[in-house]
Amino acid sequence: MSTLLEFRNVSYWYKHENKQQDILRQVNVSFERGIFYTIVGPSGSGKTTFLALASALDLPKEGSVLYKGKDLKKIGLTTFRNKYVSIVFQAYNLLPYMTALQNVTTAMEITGSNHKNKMQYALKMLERVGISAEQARQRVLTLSGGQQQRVSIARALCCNADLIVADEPTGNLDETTAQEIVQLLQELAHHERKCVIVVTHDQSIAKQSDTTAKLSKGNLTITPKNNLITI
Ligand SMILES: Nc1ncnc2c1ncn2[C@@H]1O[C@H](COP(=O)(O)OP(=O)(O)OP(=O)(O)O)[C@@H](O)[C@H]1O
Repeated sequence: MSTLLEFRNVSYWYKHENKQQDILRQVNVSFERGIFYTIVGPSGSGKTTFLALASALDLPKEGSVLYKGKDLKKIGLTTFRNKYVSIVFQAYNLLPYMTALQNVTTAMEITGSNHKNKMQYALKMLERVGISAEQARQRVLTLSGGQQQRVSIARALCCNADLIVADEPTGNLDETTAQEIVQLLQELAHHERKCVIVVTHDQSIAKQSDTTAKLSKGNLTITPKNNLITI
């Protein structure tokens, strides 16, 4: 399997006055297409920081993050964010007064999608995640939390990136809806060969992933199913 995203000797820290708080210490890890990963770890261990580095919202203090072997700095952070990664947030981050459809087509415009009929493609992807044509024309504010998260996943799908990162995507959802969203993310990895990386506090989601990475005290421990590798 070929590596899609790689952290190479990545260190990251925050400075609080004169004190340095280490978040990642020389982390080496690779992520492949077709795999559903979860990142777990205690509150404050640096999971969100890790995702920020994986999605080029921030840069490592030392080391590099590579996409298909190329440093994100060389690709350009904005280009990477627009073309190669889709981010799903706990709070959905949709434009509340727009319809579900407009949210998706607007993102397609911003990220320079080359689909000829954006509206048709957006409707297809919304349907793919369980949003009907009728719901697609409702303002997102009138949709339930689970439906809004589906819209945000459809938005990620329409942008056509191979890498999907999600920060607590089920954090605001009830158990049944959360399970449906997890299944959707799993399908994206297994059927559409996306590389899906999800930060979660939920052990039951971690158990359903193909590989779990545990972040603790600056180190990342990877657990592929039935196998433990410490790096
Ligand atoms: N911009 C910042 N400036 C200084 N310190 C920060 C900043 N962002 C995060 N931190 C600190 O870095 C540590 C890791 O934060 P991060 O949000 O990545 O952890 P997390 O594992 O996602 O936490 P949680 O599970 O509670 O969301 C925390 O101690 C936090 O206080």
